[in-house]
Amino acid sequence: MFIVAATDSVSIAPRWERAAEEETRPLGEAPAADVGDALQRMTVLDGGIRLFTGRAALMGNALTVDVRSGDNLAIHRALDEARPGDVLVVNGHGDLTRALIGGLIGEIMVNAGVAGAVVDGAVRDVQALTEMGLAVYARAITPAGPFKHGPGAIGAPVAVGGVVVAAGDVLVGDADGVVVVPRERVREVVAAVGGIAEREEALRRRILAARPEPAATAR
Ligand SMILES: O=C([O-])CC(=O)C(=O)O
Ligand SMILES: [Mg+2]
Repeated sequence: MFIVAATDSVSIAPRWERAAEEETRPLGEAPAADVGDALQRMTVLDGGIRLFTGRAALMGNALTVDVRSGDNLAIHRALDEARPGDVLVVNGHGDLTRALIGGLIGEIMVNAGVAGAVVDGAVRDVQALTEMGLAVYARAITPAGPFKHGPGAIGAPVAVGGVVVAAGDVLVGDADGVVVVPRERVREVVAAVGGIAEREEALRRRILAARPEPAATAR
């Protein structure tokens, strides 16, 4: 940790599995909407979780953190557990009064190879987070800073945007929002997304083929 604080009140799961990068790569190339459709349109975060940085593309394994509302001690501690390719997933209990992540946490994320964050709460320093190339999704922005007292839990299942996320699940985000792929369903979803994109493309071609020539609609 880069801050000095006692962390006895923060529990840490002993271990969890992460999906291998070779296995998840196709999910990073697919639209989040198609990934959600491959999951029967379930496990998609609600639209209150919005993108606040210039970079939208997000894909990686969840590093889950449950915090006390308005307190980010457990996030600081969680980043000691981060592996490259992780995505920080924080249940901030929908609290919009305190920013749980900002530019300094962002710099630690960059050091750890964490590509982005999904926060069911607020964030700040969004310009700096954008300049770092991080994809950060949250419910709100506020300049109000967080407290750092705990308690918290790292690596336990969390609720974010109305969806339960387990540590090691795969998150896929783009300009539309964020979808959760349960780790045990990664293979099935990877197999399904290509077909969804092809069916959409075939339908789009039929729609475009039926479009009247501009001259036919002009008066
Ligand atoms: O004060 C905090 O912990 C949140 C923040 O703004 C930062 O990480 O820069
Ligand atoms: Mg800050």
